[in-house]
Amino acid sequence: MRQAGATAGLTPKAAFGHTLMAARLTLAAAPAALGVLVLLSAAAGLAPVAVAWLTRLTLDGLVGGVSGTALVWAAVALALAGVCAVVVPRLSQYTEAEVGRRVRTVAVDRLYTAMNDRLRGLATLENPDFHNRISLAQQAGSTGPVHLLNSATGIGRSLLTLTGFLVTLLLINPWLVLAVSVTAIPTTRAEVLLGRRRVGAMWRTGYAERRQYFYANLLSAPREAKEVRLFGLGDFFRNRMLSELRSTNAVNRALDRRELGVQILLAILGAGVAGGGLIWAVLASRAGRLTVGDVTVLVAAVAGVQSSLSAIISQLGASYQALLMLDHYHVATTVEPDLPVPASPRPVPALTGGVEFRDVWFRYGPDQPWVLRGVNLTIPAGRATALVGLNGAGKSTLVKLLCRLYDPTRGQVRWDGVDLRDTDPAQLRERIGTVFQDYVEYELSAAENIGLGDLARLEDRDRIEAAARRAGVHEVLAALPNGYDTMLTRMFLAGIDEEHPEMGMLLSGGQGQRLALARALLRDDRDMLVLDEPSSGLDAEAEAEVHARLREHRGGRTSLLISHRLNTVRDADQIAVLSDGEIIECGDHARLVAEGGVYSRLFSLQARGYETTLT
Ligand SMILES: Nc1ncnc2c1ncn2[C@@H]1O[C@H](COP(=O)(O)OP(=O)(O)OP(=O)(O)O)[C@@H](O)[C@H]1O
Repeated sequence: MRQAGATAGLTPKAAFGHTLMAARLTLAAAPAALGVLVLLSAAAGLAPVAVAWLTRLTLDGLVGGVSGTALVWAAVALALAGVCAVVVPRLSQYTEAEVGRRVRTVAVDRLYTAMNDRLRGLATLENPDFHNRISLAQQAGSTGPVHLLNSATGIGRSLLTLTGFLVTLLLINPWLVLAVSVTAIPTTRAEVLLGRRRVGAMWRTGYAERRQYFYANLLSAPREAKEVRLFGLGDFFRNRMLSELRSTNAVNRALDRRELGVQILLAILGAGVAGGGLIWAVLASRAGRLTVGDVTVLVAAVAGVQSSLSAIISQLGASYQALLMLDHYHVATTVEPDLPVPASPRPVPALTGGVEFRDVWFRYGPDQPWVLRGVNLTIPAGRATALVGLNGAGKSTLVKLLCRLYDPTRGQVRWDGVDLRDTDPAQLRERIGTVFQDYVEYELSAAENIGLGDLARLEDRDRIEAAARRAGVHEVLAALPNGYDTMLTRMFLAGIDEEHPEMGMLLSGGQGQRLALARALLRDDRDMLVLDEPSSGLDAEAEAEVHARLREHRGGRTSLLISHRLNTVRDADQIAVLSDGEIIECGDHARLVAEGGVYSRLFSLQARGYETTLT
């Protein structure tokens, strides 16, 4: 993935590409509102010039004795231009906000669609740079096109004002045009540099901000609250949070100070030019070379040229900054797919032979240790395979490779002879039902928590209940205040729900685990069931019951069960022992016990534990 580089600036080609991307986004999201905005900007840009000229006309008319009717018309026109100058910016503001809302929706949708479509595995999501990128991309997608649009309309508006006043100044004193224009050069350069620094600072502070939110979350999240309170971690995490906040503040403060210094210098330069122009106008008026109206329009013109120039420059700076931010959006939406899928993937057939790990080596990154070191294992179709081993042996990693959440670093995982690298992971996962050790408890209703296992059955209450029964959690769910429709969270209750606190309930750890098991069992018609520690949190009775049901269910199906409780795997057709990333033993219970190896030792250790307890 492309690294930081946010402070390095943009090539003209990239800047053009990002502008085009933002324009396409905006056009797709709000074409009509965009048209209205352009018209309003034109009106807003011309209004100040019209006001200045009409003021001159009125003042010179008053002094020069023009007819009453002409004066009244000039005054009426002046009043109308004044109304326009006040109303149009409000209308523009509303239209800009509306365009912003629409663009934001489309941009966020595209960002997450790209993530869903391109990131089918886990590797990129585990990359900290990517998370920094995503948080900037979210900001950029939500605000970048709108900032660019605002800048573009602002620049258009200011250009109209500028042209009008420049022509006015040219007519009165061309030297003033030159003086004002020269001050624009350092201002433009300063804005570009500041824009680059601002985005660079956002990248640098991104890590600290994410850590700050992490600590803040530890201090307020109910799940973590137990440990935080019992271990007295509140002050510790608060201090860490503040330290991250202070480091972000320090970066932003340094930036603000630099910005302040530059802006003060530039403001003094501008004020000097405006002051010089005013002195010249007063002297010229006294010498009879300028009328009162001329002086008024000149003062307005100098101020107008300066303010529109500075608006254009700061809008250019803002556009540059928005383009730098959009670079993050661009990188995130075009992120390299983490799992290459061939243009025409091989179909994943119904499993008839088995899944074979052929000399599989795997590590989580080139700088990480090997987790699997030449695993050779066949999970035969229609049989129950169990995988056992000590903590950290690589069991869950092996399951992740089986589900193609990563590709092996070396070797192959073959599904009925088809290398998983040649398949579409979505198709493969359609054939598998899995429950992971670190399952998710969704803050949704109980029925949805199970139904998510197979979206096509989200509304199929009979199937959902059947899965819950098999996982031994039906009675618990049926007895909830609102049955299967009870929300398994109290976090998102609002309004009417708050008056019915029983609407949101929390399950116990073991009940939650059975719920996750039910989610996997909803896919019971799949070719393979993979259960990674499905019963670690269950009480002994529940565990025995769940395993009895699973055995019944597994009969004749392909399954892979990981468990540390060896009594739950002893009846598997095949038990594989993983140690230090290698399969060191494989066979059924009787054979492994007879061999007297690692399995046999672990099994007797556990069995002895039970015997001692009983005696
Ligand atoms: N996402 C990851 N990134 C880097 N290393 C990882 C990641 N997941 C696991 N590991 C490392 O891989 C090794 C194997 O972990 P794995 O979870 O596969 O073991 P396990 O046999 O399932 O262990 P347990 O019995 O404790 O569940 C461990 O050393 C772990 O630190």
